[in-house]
Amino acid sequence: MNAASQGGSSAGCRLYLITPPRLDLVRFRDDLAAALDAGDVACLQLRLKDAAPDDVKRATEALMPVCHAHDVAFILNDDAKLAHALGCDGAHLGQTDGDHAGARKLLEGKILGITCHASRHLAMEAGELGADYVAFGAFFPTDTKEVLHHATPDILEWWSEMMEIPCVAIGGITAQNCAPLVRSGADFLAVVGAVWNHPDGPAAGVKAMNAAIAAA
Ligand SMILES: Cc1ncc(COP(=O)(O)OP(=O)(O)O)c(N)n1
Ligand SMILES: Cc1ncsc1CCOP(=O)(O)O
Ligand SMILES: [Mg+2]
Repeated sequence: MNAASQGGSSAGCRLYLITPPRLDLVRFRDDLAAALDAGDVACLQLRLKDAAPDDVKRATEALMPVCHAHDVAFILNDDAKLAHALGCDGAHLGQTDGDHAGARKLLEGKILGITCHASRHLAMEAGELGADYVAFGAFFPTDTKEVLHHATPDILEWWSEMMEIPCVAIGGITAQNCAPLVRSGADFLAVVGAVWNHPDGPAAGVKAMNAAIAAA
């Protein structure tokens, strides 16, 4: 998950996939394998909103091996303790997803990402706490989630000029609109719809995102 050490596309920016909020595990496992076969993906975040821990466990057991077979990190959304218990590569926590400092200790040596919305202050706090990346957004309108915070590319420029810690851009990002985010210094572009809802399927979605990042 370190942009500099993992190579990849132009300016080191890479694709960060997030699962749809609800999924049919059997079908999604095949979609995931096709997406990861299609191009460069840094990580997959399992984001099953409102799923029971047992369902998250089943999904992790089905999907994490697919990710690891493709050298893709597997990150769990919302729950650092469950991420630790399931042996995930890390967790992504929002501002109301529990104790960030406790999560940092629990996930020693693993990836911890923190949502910072459009706040420089939250990003500085996350950096001081030892986050492995900070996430800014939403940059564009999205159908995937109701968003309360809206970010603009200048926060990516500010962060990447000042800090070594990678930053992730999220929210309505597509192959058509991502270029300014890449040029502003995003280390990762996190997407749901652009890949899983691509009209030609997830493999085409990954290829389109990789090409757009490389051309930015
Ligand atoms: C990479 C990345 N960035 C931001 C988010 C949003 O996290 P959060 O604010 O906790 O909202 P939910 O995802 O829990 O709805 C994310 N998941 N991933
Ligand atoms: C989880 C999340 N947090 C802010 S926007 C968003 C959804 C991103 O999905 P999409 O790439 O489909 O807009
Ligand atoms: Mg959350």
